[in-house]
Amino acid sequence: MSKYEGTSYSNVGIKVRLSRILKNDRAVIFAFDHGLEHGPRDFMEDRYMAKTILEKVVNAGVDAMMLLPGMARLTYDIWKNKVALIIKLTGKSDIRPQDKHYLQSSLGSVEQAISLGADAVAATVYWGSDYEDEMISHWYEIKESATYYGMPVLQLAYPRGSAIKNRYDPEIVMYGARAAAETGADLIKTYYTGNKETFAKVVEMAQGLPVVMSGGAVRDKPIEFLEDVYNVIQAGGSGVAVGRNVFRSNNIEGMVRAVMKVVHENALPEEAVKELEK
Ligand SMILES: O=P(O)(O)OC[C@H]1O[C@](O)(COP(=O)(O)O)[C@@H](O)[C@@H]1O
Repeated sequence: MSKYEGTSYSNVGIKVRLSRILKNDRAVIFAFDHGLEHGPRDFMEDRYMAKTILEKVVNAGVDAMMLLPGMARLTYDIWKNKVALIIKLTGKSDIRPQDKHYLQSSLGSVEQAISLGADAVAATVYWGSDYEDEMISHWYEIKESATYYGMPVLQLAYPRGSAIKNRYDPEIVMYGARAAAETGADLIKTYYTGNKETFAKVVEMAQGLPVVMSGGAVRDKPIEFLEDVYNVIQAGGSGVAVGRNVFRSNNIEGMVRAVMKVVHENALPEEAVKELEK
């Protein structure tokens, strides 16, 4: 039997672990790999310490968080036994030579994620990139290994490359979501397409797999972000994987509570935004 044939229990493991992230097919995931992806520029002066941010996000009751292995190691006392843990196994810095910005490098293994107590692993594929082939090969390795251990895999399906003029074009985002489904993702994270009509097509293209919106740049007003999350839910999406719109907020806990109300209670944005006034 090959190492990757998996055991007869693998599918159970995948379902059990997914149920720790998705509640009634909905999830609010705090995406927090920015320390590598963007570096210090993402953090305001009083928020350099990751634990400061994670404490607030965990206290506000987020469903899951996505961390890199090293950050999970440094902060487990904050999140252990409180939120589901997704370990991202790929990454890149923002200071590498421009010609390699369309490559997510491998920076960990499924076994390491298991050692950290992960409920899922994550990997980015920049669909359309000059380095797509390398990321597909790495995705295959992660997927095979994760399946063996009964571990679900979140694919950050980010169309991105020198040939892609607009990564947020609905057709392009649809392509990324479909590619994620075709390559075995259990959970898909991709860009918001600007309205619920086009995002509904992304969800459909994902073949019924759960799709969460990648938060994206900080909106001018909190309610604008909540409106986007609301539209994603109306479009059949499963929620959001958000970083900057939470950890750069004037009220981190209030923003998490507001997003949770939209995702899990179908609250209207104008209702949910009141959480930031408390
Ligand atoms: O699109 P960019 O600039 O590469 O940002 C990637 C970042 O976006 C995310 O996918 C989602 O985080 P945000 O909500 O801050 O956009 C992060 O996991 C990742 O670090």
